[in-house]
Amino acid sequence: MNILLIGYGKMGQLIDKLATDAGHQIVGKITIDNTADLQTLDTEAVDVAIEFSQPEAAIDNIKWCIDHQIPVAVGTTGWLDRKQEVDEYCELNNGTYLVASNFSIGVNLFFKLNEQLAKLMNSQSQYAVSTKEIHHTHKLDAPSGTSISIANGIIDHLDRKTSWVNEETDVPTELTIISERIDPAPGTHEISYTSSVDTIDIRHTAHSREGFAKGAIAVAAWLKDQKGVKSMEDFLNQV
Ligand SMILES: NC(=O)C1=CN([C@@H]2O[C@H](COP(=O)(O)OP(=O)(O)OC[C@H]3O[C@@H](n4cnc5c(N)ncnc54)[C@H](O)[C@@H]3O)[C@@H](O)[C@H]2O)C=CC1
Ligand SMILES: O=C(O)C1=N[C@H](C(=O)O)C[C@H](O)C1
Repeated sequence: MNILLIGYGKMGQLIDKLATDAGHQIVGKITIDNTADLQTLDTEAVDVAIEFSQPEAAIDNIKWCIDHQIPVAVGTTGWLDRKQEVDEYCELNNGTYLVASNFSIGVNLFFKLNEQLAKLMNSQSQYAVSTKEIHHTHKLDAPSGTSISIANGIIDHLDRKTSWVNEETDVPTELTIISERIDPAPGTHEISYTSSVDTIDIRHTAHSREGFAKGAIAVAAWLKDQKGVKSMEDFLNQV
C-alpha cells in the first residue's frame, strides 16, 4: 500500500523502515519543516496516512486527511479531549480515521485485563487503586494517552472512582496517575491495588517502539478499506 507519513520523528522513521521492509511504499514524509509539501502532494496516489506528530498539530493534520479523502491512522496523543469535535468533522465530511492511544497489541490486551480487574474490585473495597506511567524525557504530554485510556477503563468499571488526576490524591473518588520521565523508557504502564495485607500489580512494559509501529501499519492496512470513525476495538474485532 502507498503510505503518507505525517510526522517523521521516532515513530515515523521506524514505521518507514518496517513498512518498507514489508513491501509497502512511502509516498511522503511530513515534518514540522516541510508541511507545505502537502499542498503539492499527489493525494490520489495515497492509500492511507499514518500520523505521529505532536499534540498541537494532530487535529489540523487529521482534518487535512479528511478533506482530501485519505483514511488516517493516528497515534499522536495529548489532544483527545477534543476527539468528539474531530469525530463530528469526520462524519460530516464523509472521512475515515482511527485514533489509538496505543497501537501495540499487548497494551490492548492489557486494557481488557485492566477492565476485568476493575470489575472484580467492586466487591473488594479494602483495595486502594493507583496507576503509574514511565516514559522517556522527550515526551511532550503527561499523563500519557495510554494511561488516560487505562484510567477511563477503571472509571467505567470500578464504581468508587469517578475521575482521574495527574498527582497523588486522598480524594476517594479520584484516581491517581503518576507520570515519571526516565530515559530511554519507550513506555511502561502499571496499575496497583493495595490493601493492608498485600498488593496486586499489573504492568505492561514496551521493550522498544516496534510494537507500536507494527500495530499502526496493521491498522493502516485495514483502515484503507473502511469508512467513518473507527476504533481499535473495531480493528481487533474484525481482523
Ligand atoms: N499511539 C501509539 O501507539 C504511540 C503514540 N505515540 C505518540 O506519537 C506522537 C509522536 O511520537 P514520536 O514519534 O516519539 O515524536 P517525535 O518528537 O520523535 O516526532 C514528532 C514528529 O512530528 C513532526 N511534526 C511536528 N509538527 C508537525 C506538523 N505540524 N505536521 C507534521 N509533522 C509535524 C516533527 O517534525 C517530528 O518529525 C506523540 O504524541 C506520542 O505520544 C508514540 C508512540 C506510540
Ligand atoms: O510518547 C510516547 O513515546 C508514547 N506515547 C503513547 C502514550 O502517550 O501513551 C504510547 C506509548 O506509551 C509511547
